[in-house]
Amino acid sequence: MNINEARLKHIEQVLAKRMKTGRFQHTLGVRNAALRMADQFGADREKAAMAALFHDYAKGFNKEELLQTVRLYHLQPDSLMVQAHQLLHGSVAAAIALNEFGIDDDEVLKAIEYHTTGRKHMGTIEKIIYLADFIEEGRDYSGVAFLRELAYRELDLAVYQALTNTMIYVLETGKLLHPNTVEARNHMLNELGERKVNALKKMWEGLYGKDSRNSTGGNYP
Ligand SMILES: Nc1ncnc2c1ncn2[C@@H]1O[C@H](COP(=O)(O)OP(=O)(O)O)[C@@H](O)[C@H]1O
Repeated sequence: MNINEARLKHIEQVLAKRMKTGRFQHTLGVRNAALRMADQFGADREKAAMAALFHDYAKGFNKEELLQTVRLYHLQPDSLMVQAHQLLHGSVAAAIALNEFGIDDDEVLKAIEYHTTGRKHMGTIEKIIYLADFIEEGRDYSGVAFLRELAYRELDLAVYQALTNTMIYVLETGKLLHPNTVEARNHMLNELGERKVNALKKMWEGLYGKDSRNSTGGNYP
């Protein structure tokens, strides 16, 4: 499918009517951040915008609605996702984008599907959406300014830091941690090398201390 401006505008208008106001505002924030990163890192603007628009489409679904869509589109979530059912909202949104809106671009669908957990070997659009969700202008938590600045300069380092923050947050809240995030973080660490990552860690701790990494900033309704 060719993603163009008109198609994006149409989808934006449809989603604006279907999503709660606060969540749609967040969606537009993610779209804006994703576009800026796409420009910065030479990624496809239309793909970034389309993935951003759909990423939280199913965030407001309850467990039954999520599982219904899983059954309808024959998705095969792992058992942890079924147990921690909020983790299904990315896969469900991707299935709806494909089956109900005809979005068949694999990079876009993967970015929607994996925006909460991340995964090993993320592509550029996936990284951009994962990060844009963290640093869009509506987010407000300790450390967001640094992560925001990093995101527009050093995509991989920022993704690594966001994955690490998520792991700390999930562990500290006593929830189940999805292994995709662990694999993604370890993969990024190997790609970047410990020297770069340690320099980042020192910089981060110098600015925010050791205890300030524990928020994903879920501050919209
Ligand atoms: N890797 C993970 N493993 C388990 N749970 C997670 C993971 N990442 C996020 N979560 C949980 O899923 C919820 C939804 O994640 P996400 O969509 O990123 O939240 P938001 O965008 O609202 O901050 C988070 O509040 C968190 O409790």
